[in-house]
Amino acid sequence: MSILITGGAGYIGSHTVRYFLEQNEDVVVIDNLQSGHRNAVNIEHFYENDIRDQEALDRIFKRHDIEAVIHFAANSLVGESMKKPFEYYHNNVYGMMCLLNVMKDNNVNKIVFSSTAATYGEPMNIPIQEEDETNPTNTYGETKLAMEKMMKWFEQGYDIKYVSLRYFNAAGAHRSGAIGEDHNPETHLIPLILQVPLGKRDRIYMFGDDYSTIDGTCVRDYIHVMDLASAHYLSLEYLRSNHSSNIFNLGNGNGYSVKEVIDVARKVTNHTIPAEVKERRAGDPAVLIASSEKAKNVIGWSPKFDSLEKIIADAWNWHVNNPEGYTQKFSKESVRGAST
Ligand SMILES: O=c1ccn([C@@H]2O[C@H](COP(=O)(O)OP(=O)(O)O[C@H]3O[C@H](CO)[C@H](O)[C@H](O)[C@H]3O)[C@@H](O)[C@H]2O)c(=O)[nH]1
Repeated sequence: MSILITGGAGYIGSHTVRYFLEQNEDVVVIDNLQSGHRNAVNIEHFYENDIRDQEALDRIFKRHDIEAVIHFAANSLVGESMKKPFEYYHNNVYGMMCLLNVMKDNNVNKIVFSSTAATYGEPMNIPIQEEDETNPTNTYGETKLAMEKMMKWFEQGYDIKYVSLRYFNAAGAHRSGAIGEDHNPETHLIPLILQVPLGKRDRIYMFGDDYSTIDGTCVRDYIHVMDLASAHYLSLEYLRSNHSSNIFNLGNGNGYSVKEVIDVARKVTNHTIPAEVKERRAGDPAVLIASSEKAKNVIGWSPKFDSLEKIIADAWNWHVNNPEGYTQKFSKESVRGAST
């Protein structure tokens, strides 16, 4: 049987595809290439389709013997989500509705879902635990929370079991340097910092240095993308063993300030990386750190790449080998949709 990975050409999706192939799973990918890259997945069964196209989705389920779904396909930029709530509700919430509906029609009853720390909003406790209050402060987090709740009701009605994985700050790249992070526009801290030694920007701006943290800059919990990938696989194994639906945080449990991240990047790249303080970015909580004890205890997950230096070194390896990301990496390959 096959595992359907939606959004498998995106950053975390493509690393998860790679990990699943390394575990000898049979993988089918659907991605509308809105922000994903066809060249990020080297796979036979790739469909350039949108999950909201239920007829195309149904054809894929009927063509392949789908055992379970790993669901990444979604819009995921916090700032953009505040300006385009319709797009976020349509792609994320309605997209999830279409996916679950086609799963129901095809008797597929397992889904692992890509959720986010943004479901918590401004945290009440650090480290954040799964039982903590969810009170999103942006449209992105609100849509992901709505998707989680939808899965809960679809479980009640149709017995579709789910695992929801709330990631903290994904970073790094596959050790090969063959796949990595390539967003357009790029908004994430680590790839933006690395653009300085790559010669693409002359400095990094630090958004605020007056937070109540060790050095005034925001603290985040950075987690290696391959550790996120392995958690998806363990979650699938968990569902295969007929366990009940569950929600897990995924982070290292260590917080690093923006200044500390820049310092580690200086060490890894051997570049001075000039940094300048700018005003705060709207909606940034001061500190986000995960408690991942539950994922460790219940699915046996343990992050392998928990040093920030290793995470940044792997990201750097990808960027040095592919300074223009996927655009110059390969010549354009042909793509095909489920209608062909
Ligand atoms: O040029 C930059 C870019 C970012 N930052 C700071 O670096 C930290 C990390 O910012 P990122 O944009 O890399 O990540 P976020 O913590 O904002 O967002 C991450 O966590 C969110 C949940 O809170 C969502 O899941 C989102 O998709 C995910 O990237 C923040 O304090 C931000 O203000 C800077 O100082 N300068």
